[in-house]
Amino acid sequence: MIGRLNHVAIAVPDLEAACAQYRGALGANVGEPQDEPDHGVTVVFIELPNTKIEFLYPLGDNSPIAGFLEKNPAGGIHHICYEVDDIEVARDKLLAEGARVLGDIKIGAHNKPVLFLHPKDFNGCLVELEQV
Ligand SMILES: C[C@@H](C(=O)O)C(=O)SCCNC(=O)CCNC(=O)[C@H](O)C(C)(C)COP(=O)(O)OP(=O)(O)OC[C@H]1O[C@@H](n2cnc3c(N)ncnc32)[C@H](O)[C@@H]1OP(=O)(O)O
Ligand SMILES: [Co+2]
Repeated sequence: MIGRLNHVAIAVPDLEAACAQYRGALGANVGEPQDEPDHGVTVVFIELPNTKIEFLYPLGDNSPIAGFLEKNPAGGIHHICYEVDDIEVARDKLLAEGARVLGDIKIGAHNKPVLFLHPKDFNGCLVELEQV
């Protein structure tokens, strides 16, 4: 059911510093910050030849990454995002398998439908699915 790796997300405590480091020391193609109020985060995408890195920084009072950054003040890998062809088919299959789908299907940072799966159901790794 899952296809390509769309992105790996890293929660960062200092977005400007993280962008400067990836642009400078790593010589990466770093995009512009993009506020995602529906998701409670500001994101920056870094284009790599074979995938993307997504920096996450909290936005607003109820950011879903606030707790993660409290526990990991230096930042850390927050989720991985796999591509799927049909997100409703994927959601129904996962619910039937007993996985916890977190909230509803929403429109993600690429203007495509996304959903999240509880990290405790997936080997301690928060999983995002994106319909492409
Ligand atoms: C824009 C969009 C896009 O790409 O298009 C995005 O990516 S938006 C990206 C941001 N949006 C999301 O993450 C939406 C889905 N996330 C959520 O609903 C939440 O963040 C949860 C995953 C439910 C975690 O919420 P919260 O931190 O409040 O819960 P909690 O502190 O009770 O955590 C429950 C347990 O899960 C662990 N836990 C929390 N976040 C985790 C993570 N990212 N990876 C692995 N484990 C994690 C905690 O350490 C804790 O374990 P222990 O009990 O063992 O201590
Ligand atoms: Co993401």
